[in-house]
Amino acid sequence: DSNISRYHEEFHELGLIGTGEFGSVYKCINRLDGCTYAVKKSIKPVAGSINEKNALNEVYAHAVLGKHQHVVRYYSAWAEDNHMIIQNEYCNGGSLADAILNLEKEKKHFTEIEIRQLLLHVAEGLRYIHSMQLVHMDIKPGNIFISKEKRLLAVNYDSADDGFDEEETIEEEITYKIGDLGHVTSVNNPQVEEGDCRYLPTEILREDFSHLSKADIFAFGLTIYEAGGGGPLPKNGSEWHDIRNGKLKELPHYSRDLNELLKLMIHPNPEMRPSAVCLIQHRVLCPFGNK
Ligand SMILES: Cn1cc(CCO)c2c3c(c(-c4ccccc4Cl)cc21)C(=O)NC3=O
Repeated sequence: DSNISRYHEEFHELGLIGTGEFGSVYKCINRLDGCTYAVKKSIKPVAGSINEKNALNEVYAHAVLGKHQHVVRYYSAWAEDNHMIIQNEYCNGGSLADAILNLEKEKKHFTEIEIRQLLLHVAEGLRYIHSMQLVHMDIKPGNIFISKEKRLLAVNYDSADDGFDEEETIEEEITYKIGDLGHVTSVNNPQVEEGDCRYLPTEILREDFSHLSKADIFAFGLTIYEAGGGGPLPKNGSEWHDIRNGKLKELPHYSRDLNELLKLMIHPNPEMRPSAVCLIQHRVLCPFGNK
């Protein structure tokens, strides 16, 4: 009956971790398995509306894009009391947008090594999505989530004094994951729901959907550019057009190779942009040559 809420039955709500036009996201503990999840509650879209199509799209995409360590994992989705609810993997390190804000606040930036790791993880996630003939269509820092896992690297016994005191070396392993599949569509599908205009390439505005996977690469290039301190990105105007003409400020803290790669990723001609597969083999990501 309608007043039994599966959400409250199955989950203990720890707190709100995000709100927007998409709805509200809560950090929840599943009462049965004791694991933590990110659960998004959004107003149930009107039957037959574009919002309903997108909501179903998101669930279909998650169902198809099962398990990949660089795509946020989906567990379940259901409707209750006029809400759509989706239960996803909880990433405990916030979003890349949060990380960029925090770095700017402390006047710090990602090292080139960290940028390469981000490039590799998200390129792996995109390669998987594109291999399923799907495209994400809303790649941006706010949709890349971070999982941090502490690992015990080594325990050193200091036998200087006769007892021994343990020294533990804990390393924090970071994994970047592509999330928010609300704009995912098939490579061959002409109905494209545009993503954030700051990361949108001109060919999509011109409704040229012949190279949709390269629209993800374009948005990915600007995402890395922002992580490297090139932001904030324009939403329109001459700066917006400069970027679409392939003009990007040099990022001073990074190598020429990396700067060149970013320029290639946002090339005005989508065919010139490297595919996710090509990115993974790029020398910037395999600095010691391809084994
Ligand atoms: C705002 N916000 C903050 C977080 C936690 C980051 O440490 C978050 C997550 C997700 C989502 C999300 C995005 C789009 C659709 C469904 C969900 Cl659950 C939103 C999230 C998601 O799917 N997994 C998350 O961790």
